[in-house]
Amino acid sequence: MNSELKRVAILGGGNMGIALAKGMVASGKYAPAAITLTRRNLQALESLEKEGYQITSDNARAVEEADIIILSMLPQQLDFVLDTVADKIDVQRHLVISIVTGVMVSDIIERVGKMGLQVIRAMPNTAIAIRESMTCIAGNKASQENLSLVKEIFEAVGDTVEIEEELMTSATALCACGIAFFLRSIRAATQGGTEIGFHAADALRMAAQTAKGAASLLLHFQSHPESEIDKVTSPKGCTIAGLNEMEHNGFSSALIKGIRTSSQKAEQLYHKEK
Ligand SMILES: NC(=O)C1=CN([C@@H]2O[C@H](COP(=O)(O)OP(=O)(O)OC[C@H]3O[C@@H](n4cnc5c(N)ncnc54)[C@H](OP(=O)(O)O)[C@@H]3O)[C@@H](O)[C@H]2O)C=CC1
Ligand SMILES: O=C(O)[C@@H]1CCC=N1
Repeated sequence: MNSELKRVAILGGGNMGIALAKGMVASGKYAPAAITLTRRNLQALESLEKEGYQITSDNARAVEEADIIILSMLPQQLDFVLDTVADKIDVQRHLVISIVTGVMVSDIIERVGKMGLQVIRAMPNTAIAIRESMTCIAGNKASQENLSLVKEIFEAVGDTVEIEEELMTSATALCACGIAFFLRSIRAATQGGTEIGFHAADALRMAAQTAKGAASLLLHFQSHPESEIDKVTSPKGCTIAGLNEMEHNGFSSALIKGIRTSSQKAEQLYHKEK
């Protein structure tokens, strides 16, 4: 079946669910009417209903009417929803995509009690809202056809990479949490820019475009950050002076430790804090 003909139920229409729905429609491969979003507080989805999306609080009905089920609620909200929809899941028809942090494919299959159910994990980031996500995909036991379908969905909203499921929490820290880490570094640069003379709004625009330029250099030339850094750092110059000051204060170390901490936390979100 073409992706265009599949009906999608996004269970958990929050930040990510809404951004994903909008990204899928923006890709031109899905019509709003083919996508149902669910949540308890339906008022928060009313603007989407006006745009033609289906909305409901009835997860079971949404599943019954869909071919693809996307799980996008918080880890601690997952079991309740799975218990509500388990009876409606048809192993032959349904493909389940989970973006829920820290939840294994096997956790979902066991909870709904449907051996053979096709479940694929995807870890996008909030840049799906502008179709610039880095989405990591894992579905070792899924069919090639379903993996291709999931890749197609997320390629429409950014770049994708297929990884082993055991690396999914690492992918969460690096790519999903990573959005916040890079944003915080841009905000810090803005604060520095304001201290040395720019109005905050100007400093923010200048810092954001500079960050975009730095990332684009790496993606465009497929080069290593240090080789691009070498081009900036003139001997005895001001860049190396500032960079070394940052390193003396633990710049790289702080990022590395933060990413490690996020990864450890992601691992525990479902299994230890339920
Ligand atoms: N935010 C991010 O950057 C990323 C998040 N993720 C993961 O994606 C998932 C969603 O994150 P995010 O969108 O930020 O979280 P949100 O809290 O914004 O969204 C979760 C949604 O689930 C809904 N929900 C809760 N219980 C139910 C229920 N019983 N039935 C239907 N809907 C329900 C909530 O709405 P209501 O309370 O109205 O029911 C809420 O809108 C999480 O597992 C997160 O770890 C993955 C990648 C990136
Ligand atoms: O902070 C969180 O738990 C979620 C998962 C990745 C991004 N946000």
